[in-house]
Amino acid sequence: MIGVVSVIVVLGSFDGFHKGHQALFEVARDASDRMDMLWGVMTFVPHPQIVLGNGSFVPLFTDSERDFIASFLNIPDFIKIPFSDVKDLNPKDFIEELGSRYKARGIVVGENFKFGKHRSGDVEFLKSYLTKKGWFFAAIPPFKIDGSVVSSSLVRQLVKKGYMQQTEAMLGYPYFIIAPVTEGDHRGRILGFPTANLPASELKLLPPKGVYATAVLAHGKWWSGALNIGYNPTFERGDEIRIEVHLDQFEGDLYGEMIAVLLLAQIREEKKFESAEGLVAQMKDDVERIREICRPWFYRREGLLFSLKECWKSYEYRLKVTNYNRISR
Ligand SMILES: Cc1cc2nc3c(=O)[nH]c(=O)nc-3n(C[C@H](O)[C@H](O)[C@H](O)COP(=O)(O)O)c2cc1C
Ligand SMILES: Nc1ncnc2c1ncn2[C@@H]1O[C@H](COP(=O)(O)OP(=O)(O)OP(=O)(O)O)[C@@H](O)[C@H]1O
Repeated sequence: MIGVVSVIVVLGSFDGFHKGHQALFEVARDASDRMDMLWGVMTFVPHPQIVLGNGSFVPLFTDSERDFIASFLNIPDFIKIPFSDVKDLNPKDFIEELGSRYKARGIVVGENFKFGKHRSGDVEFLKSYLTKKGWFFAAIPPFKIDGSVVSSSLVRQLVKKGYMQQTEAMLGYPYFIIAPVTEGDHRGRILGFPTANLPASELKLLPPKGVYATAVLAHGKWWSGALNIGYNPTFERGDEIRIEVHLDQFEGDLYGEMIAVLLLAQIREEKKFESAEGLVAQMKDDVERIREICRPWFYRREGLLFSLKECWKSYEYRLKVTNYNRISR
């Protein structure tokens, strides 16, 4: 990062970037313009809860998905520091490290931010210590939607319940999966609904089993997509979770291609059908329903879709395929 120029740093764990985080970015962006400094987001890898938690933490976004949102949100510098380098530092040493190693001269956090050994550093400490040092400092009050404080934990709870519209409201964009298309059992084509299969990752939180209306970016275009997450009980395929999406009106080959799937709404649960014909009749209805959901959504969020597509084009995403499933440590 950043050479000799001073930087205003937005600090936190950042499992993805929700609207509360975006409020912090606005403050940092504005201050950096006024004070002729750079700004950037600084986070810890792996996510502190992976290190400190009880092993059950699954993040919303993979590393490369988070890089994509950082680029989409025009974050000029996204700095990832090994959590092990800083987790035992006391608050004062942590700040000194940011100053000497990263040229930080300003900090923006939320009012509830805690850091350093035993989480002993807080906003009170930052305010007095940074004022003495002459750094810029801002602590932002909790950003709320409908009375609830927006947080990554809350977004994780919403995703786990399959509440995709509420998730979109908190993030400012729909929850999404970016992954390379892999081979399925090639039965979809025979059923009349070919699907792009996506690998599951233990580093990616999935919503519950079921069928979802999605917007899919593939072959440089947006498509309405019918996504199924589940075990395909009709065909008794065992206990390996499957993630597969049928792109409405798409004809062609997607194997190996990286695609982005935005989850807009859950439309039903996955079911066991008595016959393949029963499933096919249901899938026809699913696709109709999904068209009805996608049409107005695409219209309403045309600007978002355009920006995401532009970002995708300029982003060297294909190069990141090898990083899929990996977390930086
Ligand atoms: C929109 C949609 C809905 C689906 N719903 C179910 C379902 O309710 N029950 C089920 O067993 N499989 C369901 N599936 C999964 C199909 O069984 C699966 O797509 C098919 O077996 C083809 O799999 P393949 O791509 O691995 O060949 C659904 C798939 C899609 C695209
Ligand atoms: N709703 C919010 N309003 C203002 N600041 C916030 C909000 N949520 C988080 N922040 C701030 O954004 C930075 C990064 O947040 P972080 O990802 O650590 O918290 P979080 O979203 O509350 O996540 P979690 O729920 O996993 O603790 C921190 O400085 C934090 O205080």
